[in-house]
Amino acid sequence: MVLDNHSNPCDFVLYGTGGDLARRKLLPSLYQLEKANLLHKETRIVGAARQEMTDEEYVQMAEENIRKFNSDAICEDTLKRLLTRLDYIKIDFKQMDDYKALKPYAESKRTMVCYFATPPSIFGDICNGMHHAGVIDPSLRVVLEKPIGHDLESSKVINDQVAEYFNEDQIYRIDHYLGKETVLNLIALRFANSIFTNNWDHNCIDHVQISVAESVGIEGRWGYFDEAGQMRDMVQNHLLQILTLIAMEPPATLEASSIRNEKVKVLKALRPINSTNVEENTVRGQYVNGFINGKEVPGYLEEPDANTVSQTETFVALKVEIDNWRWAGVPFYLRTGKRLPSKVSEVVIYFKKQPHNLFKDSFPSLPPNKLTIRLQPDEGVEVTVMNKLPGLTGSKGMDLQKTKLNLSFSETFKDERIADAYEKLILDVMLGNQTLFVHRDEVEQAWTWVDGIMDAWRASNEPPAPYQAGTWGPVASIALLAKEGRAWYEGRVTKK
Ligand SMILES: NC(=O)C1=CN([C@@H]2O[C@H](COP(=O)(O)OP(=O)(O)OC[C@H]3O[C@@H](n4cnc5c(N)ncnc54)[C@H](OP(=O)(O)O)[C@@H]3O)[C@@H](O)[C@H]2O)C=CC1
Ligand SMILES: O=C1O[C@H](COP(=O)(O)O)[C@@H](O)[C@H](O)[C@H]1O
Repeated sequence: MVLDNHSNPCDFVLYGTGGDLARRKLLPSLYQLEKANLLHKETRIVGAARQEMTDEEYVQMAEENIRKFNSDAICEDTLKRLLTRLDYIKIDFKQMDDYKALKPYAESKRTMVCYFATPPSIFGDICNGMHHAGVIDPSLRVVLEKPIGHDLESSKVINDQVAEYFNEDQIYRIDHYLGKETVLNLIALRFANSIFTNNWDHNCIDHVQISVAESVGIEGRWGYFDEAGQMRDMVQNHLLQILTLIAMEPPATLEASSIRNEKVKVLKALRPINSTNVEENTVRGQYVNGFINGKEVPGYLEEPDANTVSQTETFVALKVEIDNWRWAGVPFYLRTGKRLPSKVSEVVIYFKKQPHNLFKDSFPSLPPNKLTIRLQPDEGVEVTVMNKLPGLTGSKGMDLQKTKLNLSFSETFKDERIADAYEKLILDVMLGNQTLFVHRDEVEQAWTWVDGIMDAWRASNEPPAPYQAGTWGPVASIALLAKEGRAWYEGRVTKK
């Protein structure tokens, strides 16, 4: 069955089609949308890059990457259908006259969707080029990749350049974590379950931990990463977005503006971290050589293209406070890093301890309930609860055991494929649904907060603490919680 109505016919212009993101994620996602019959039959996909290439050569390049980066078996019919939609146009994004290649698409009746899979520093050039070619109209949508800029000032410059030609309702700022099923599920979990909705504040929650760990290193992106660092690459966007979904007030509706308004209020309530408190609330690290899954890996400064003096952080741990009524006194601990033992992203909500322990004979210290949301991999939700150990004897017949209520997505939703985040987000752009995209206010508020930390780090002149690849980061990150009588949950070690 072909569900033509699921998206409008569009010309999906993929700027930077030869880049890492386009090859690894975007082209394979378009293939999955085709497979699910979610692309309109008239939709075209137009790769744009500065290399001379024929349509046929482009189709070949796209096919190779779709085969390479799809983990499931390729459906040849689907692939053939998708490849017939592809065109290639040569544009050097800095050459204004090159953009006239877009004219035939602008003259079609299809909606033009322009995905900027390029460094943000050239977003402005692309907008100028499209204007120069006269292809901009109010129906055109632009998709901007993160991070937008490297601080508040530069992000304002980029946002202004784009705003010169496009209204906010034409601009789709991607944070691909918002397209992940499990991140979206945070909204369902919180607001569709009274057991959580009614216990989601400082009265019931002791603290929150958000960990986004990666076992990969820099993967050939040293030049980009060394300019960015883990704070700009991951915290400014992905981790703060997760935090806002956990901390926001209930939105009035699921409309984009309702959710975005609530998220921005959380960002505004983040307690500033600056030179006065940076030392007690932040830890940054840089990996040295070590072992991942038993295989020796180089340190950050030994990666290809690296220099030997960089002080860029590859690990960040933070204690974050939200100064509002709901979260007063509830710390949110964030950690993220490259070359940690495995790829695993989790949110763990620690509830408060029972005020009185009825079971102290068998359990002198009752552990608190814990809600673990496994964002990836092995997606699922888990609640630790205390249970009576079955048996006739034991301390007053009441021996307890910590047990888990475990919902595994792969077991519960056996027939459902978990879509890649980019599939969901590309489809939403085609549908004109902005709910899962980031508003300019959010980006700028996040930068305001992050800039405070980056400035304080710069002023302190302290180098990042070394940590061995394959460990959970510098020792200081353990101390960040230990000094408050808490500990990081034990991160799962997966095969990735
Ligand atoms: N890769 C990833 O996993 C992720 C990337 N992103 C973001 O996506 C964007 C793209 O990243 P990524 O794909 O990794 O970067 P790459 O450097 O791999 O790709 C960027 C592409 O832009 C092209 N480009 C740059 N300047 C010009 C120009 N003047 N004219 C024509 N083409 C040009 C490059 O072409 P050429 O090859 O000719 O230089 C290249 O194909 C960035 O904003 C990044 O932050 C976000 C999340 C994840
Ligand atoms: O945006 C980015 O995200 C990836 C991690 O994304 P995931 O979906 O694989 O968890 C990260 O590796 C990259 O450095 C960063 O730019």
